[in-house]
Amino acid sequence: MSDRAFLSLENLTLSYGSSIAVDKFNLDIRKGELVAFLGPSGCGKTTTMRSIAGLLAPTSGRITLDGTDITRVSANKRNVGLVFQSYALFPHLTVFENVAFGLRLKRMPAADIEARVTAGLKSVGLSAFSGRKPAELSGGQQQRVALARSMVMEPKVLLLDEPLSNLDARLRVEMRAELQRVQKETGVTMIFVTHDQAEALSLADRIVVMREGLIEQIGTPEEIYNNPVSSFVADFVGFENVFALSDGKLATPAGAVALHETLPRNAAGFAWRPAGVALDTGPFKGRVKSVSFTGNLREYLLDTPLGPITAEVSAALPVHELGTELSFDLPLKAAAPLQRFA
Ligand SMILES: Nc1ncnc2c1ncn2[C@@H]1O[C@H](COP(=O)(O)OP(=O)(O)OP(=O)(O)O)[C@@H](O)[C@H]1O
Repeated sequence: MSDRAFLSLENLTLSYGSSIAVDKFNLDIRKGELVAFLGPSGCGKTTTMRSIAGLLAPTSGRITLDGTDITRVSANKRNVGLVFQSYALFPHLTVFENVAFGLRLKRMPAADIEARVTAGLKSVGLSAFSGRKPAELSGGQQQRVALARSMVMEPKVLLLDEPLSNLDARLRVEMRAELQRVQKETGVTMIFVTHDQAEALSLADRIVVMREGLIEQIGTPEEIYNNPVSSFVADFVGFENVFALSDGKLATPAGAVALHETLPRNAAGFAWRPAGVALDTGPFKGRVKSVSFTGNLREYLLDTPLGPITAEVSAALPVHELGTELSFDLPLKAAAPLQRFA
């Protein structure tokens, strides 16, 4: 465990029967950090969270929290909070009583409960709703009650499993900001699970990209967004044009293709975002297969000898009709070199 680690996962391996869901996971999290586990369905995000919460015993490895080995400590003694995507509020209790529930179980004096719950509801902006029942709240408000209910327990680590996935798009963006604000104000160490790259990029201090039970990359949102280590991460963070490199050339359905610029031979592949593809210029040709308007931008899917290419240009430019042949270029300066392909 490094000096700065508050929560440390060392060689954590988690299995269901004989099938390994998470394999030798190593991660150090600093106090007050907001970390996102990002990855496709089934990559082991929830399994890792469940083990940190104490709901699943590791096959091997160690979990240390605030200097204590908690690997074998039971869930209710870990001081780790867990917020699920289904908020699991008690429908018959008021907002206040939902938030007070855990504190009452701990037999905290009534005056202290009153003070904590009042502060908790204030921090999530729900002071005016304390007397309502969950059914009288919007999805976002219910989610905030669930957040307050965990926060009042003053956990050392708060785990959120897809906390925003049940909310509509607008609320999700609102709640992202809310979560970030609450986390920064309270300084609680938080891990949240998501398969939404935009959510991870906009919220997290650090992102752990997972794939089939392994860590694919750990980095800040900027690092993950700009310097994906592999084609898997590149794909996941919106590089739609991803090529393997062999002998300094792009591997394409039309065979090896050289760019007019010399490609570094030590890369395993190269990836371009749609915005990195230069349109109406360059040595390559493609036919417009589809066009989509996304507000400020227009996205073209081109059928090309290099395979499908997605390019994005300003929507202010004249639109190219379906079937039009366009030239394009893949400029090296807009490319992300990949250390691993696949
Ligand atoms: N109770 C279980 N019994 C057996 N296998 C399980 C169980 N729960 C999960 N798995 C398997 O473990 C692997 C990891 O699952 P996990 O739920 O951690 O993935 P995830 O990344 O959280 O996925 P999602 O985004 O769909 O929630 C998957 O292959 C899954 O099928």
